[in-house]
Amino acid sequence: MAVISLKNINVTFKQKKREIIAVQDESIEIEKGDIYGIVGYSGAGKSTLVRTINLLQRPTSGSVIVNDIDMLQLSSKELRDQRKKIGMIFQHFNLMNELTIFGNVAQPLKHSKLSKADKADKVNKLLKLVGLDERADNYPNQLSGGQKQRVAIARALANDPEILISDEATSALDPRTTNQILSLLKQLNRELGLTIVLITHEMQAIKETANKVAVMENGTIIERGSLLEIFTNPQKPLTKDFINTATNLDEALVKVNELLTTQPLAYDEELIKISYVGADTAQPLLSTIYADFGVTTNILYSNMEILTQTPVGIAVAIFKGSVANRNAAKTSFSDHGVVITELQGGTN
Ligand SMILES: Nc1ncnc2c1ncn2[C@@H]1O[C@H](COP(=O)(O)OP(=O)(O)OP(=O)(O)O)[C@@H](O)[C@H]1O
Repeated sequence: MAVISLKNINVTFKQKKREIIAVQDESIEIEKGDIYGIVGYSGAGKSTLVRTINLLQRPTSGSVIVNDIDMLQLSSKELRDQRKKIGMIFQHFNLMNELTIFGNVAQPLKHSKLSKADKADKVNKLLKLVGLDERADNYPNQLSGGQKQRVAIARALANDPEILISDEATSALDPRTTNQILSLLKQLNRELGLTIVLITHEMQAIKETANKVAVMENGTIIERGSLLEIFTNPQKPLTKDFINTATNLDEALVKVNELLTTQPLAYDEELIKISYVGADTAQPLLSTIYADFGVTTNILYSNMEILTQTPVGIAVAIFKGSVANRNAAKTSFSDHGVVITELQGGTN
């Protein structure tokens, strides 16, 4: 069931005589329990699109349905109540420096009907959930960036939201802290059934957490699908760029190209990219490629990772042999579901 359904959303900003189209006729459906990653470069329209979910940004046109409620039809009081079910975290944490950690997490409960003791109990449970129960009396400036984001997450969960929007929440953090925060988000998704919308310019963050991905450019979603589909079969150049960065393939290709300038391919060699799904897909084929087709291989780069419980591999190799033999080997790989891309050479 879709918990978030945005249909034909347009958002236009008027600036003096200029009109900026931030989101153009875009629709997206997010199911309960999804961790839906939205990736794109700065200015692509990610924040604007996602901020229409809780109407922090009102769309110029289109419909916003959250939990079967038409958000655009609500009174201001009804909207305030619905917004409580949608938590948000941001790149710069947005904590109140004059309040303690406890005070920050208690902030959204200010007008709640809970008794003082129940509020305290709730805040303490949330701090425990994010691993900061011993820092309740500290102030934000006594915490690291990762700890501050944990406080922001606890605060975002104070009203028991069903949806959490994460807008570049790990962009200001180092890689290790980023992974810790992403693990916490995955844990919350698993344990609380929280639906998470994750906006980022880093495909790496999406790779670690999301089950679905949308790629945005110039106010529209140019490609979308399951994490596995997007990683194994990206269609658009921008998506390929993001994937190559997230799998370190772009760095590897720079090194491979450097190598090939000093040791150019021979007339009977070609550089091949091999992409496959499943741990035992490519290895058996590579191990018998010489016996089966008289083609030798030299693997220059290889990477395998587990995406949503599925092994996904990429390798870059030089295939050496006659044209007919190489073609027969490549056809056999393709027949076994391995995607072969010819990168260089292979004319003879
Ligand atoms: N309040 C606003 N007034 C005018 N223009 C805006 C406003 N908010 C966003 N924009 C413009 O809309 C476009 C999309 O911005 P948006 O912030 O949604 O992109 P983004 O993909 O989230 O990028 P970033 O990660 O840098 O925020 C940009 O051209 C931006 O300048």
